Amino acid sequence: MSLVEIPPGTPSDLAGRLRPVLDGMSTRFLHSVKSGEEDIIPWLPHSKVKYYTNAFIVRNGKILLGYKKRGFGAHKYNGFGGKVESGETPLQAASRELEEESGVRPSEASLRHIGVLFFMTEDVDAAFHIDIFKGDGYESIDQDITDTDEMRPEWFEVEHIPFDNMWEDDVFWMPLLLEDKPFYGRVDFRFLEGEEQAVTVGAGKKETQQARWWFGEVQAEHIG
Ligand SMILES: COc1nc(N)nc2c1ncn2[C@H]1C[C@H](O)[C@@H](COP(=O)(O)OP(=O)(O)OP(=O)(O)O)O1
Repeated sequence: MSLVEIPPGTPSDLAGRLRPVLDGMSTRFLHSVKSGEEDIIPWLPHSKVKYYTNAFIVRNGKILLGYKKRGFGAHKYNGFGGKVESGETPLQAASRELEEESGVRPSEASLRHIGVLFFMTEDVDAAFHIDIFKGDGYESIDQDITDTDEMRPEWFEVEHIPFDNMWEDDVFWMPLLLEDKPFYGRVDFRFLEGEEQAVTVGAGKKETQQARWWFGEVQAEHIG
């Protein structure tokens, strides 16, 4: 893993390689980028984008994660989220999903946008655009956190986040979320060729074995 500074406005090779991710956005707001080593692998193409949210509550040195019981990402810990429905803003979707999956109703002021992740998977033409939200409170301090059909909520000390049992990208951007540093990132997942190398996980999906990725922190003056 390398940490590369991109001076504002520099059309460096690295900045050029970020363009498929940012789709029209300037790379100038990227303060720094952590990039994967597999630079010879081309970025995957996509023809459509699906919008999702993922929300995390962090308070008193602990983070609320959910153990996914079924569906996509089953048997992993993650934030709470899902598709942005028609007519919803990402913030409205994040609040709704958080409440549906954990029972927590975040206060409007608490939940704020902190990052964007863009995922591609080989042989899937739709890209996942995930707006990441962070909150530190909810409406009722005594509110019960609820185990749902889909997720089992659990608090973890921020020093003991179970990265071994989470999506493999989380370890790269979670520190930025914890430090309140807005971020962007992209990961392209590919399957290894050959049946014997494909591992079955969770809901019967093949485990991805190779990824191209980068993560960028957003400069403070570009927030908002
Ligand atoms: C592939 O890497 C991923 N990393 C992380 N950290 N999170 C991811 C990754 N891929 C998807 N996600 C997130 C995005 C969403 O928050 C959930 C998926 O949500 P869900 O399985 O609930 O999606 P749907 O069932 O389609 O949505 P509804 O809840 O609206 O039905 O995982």
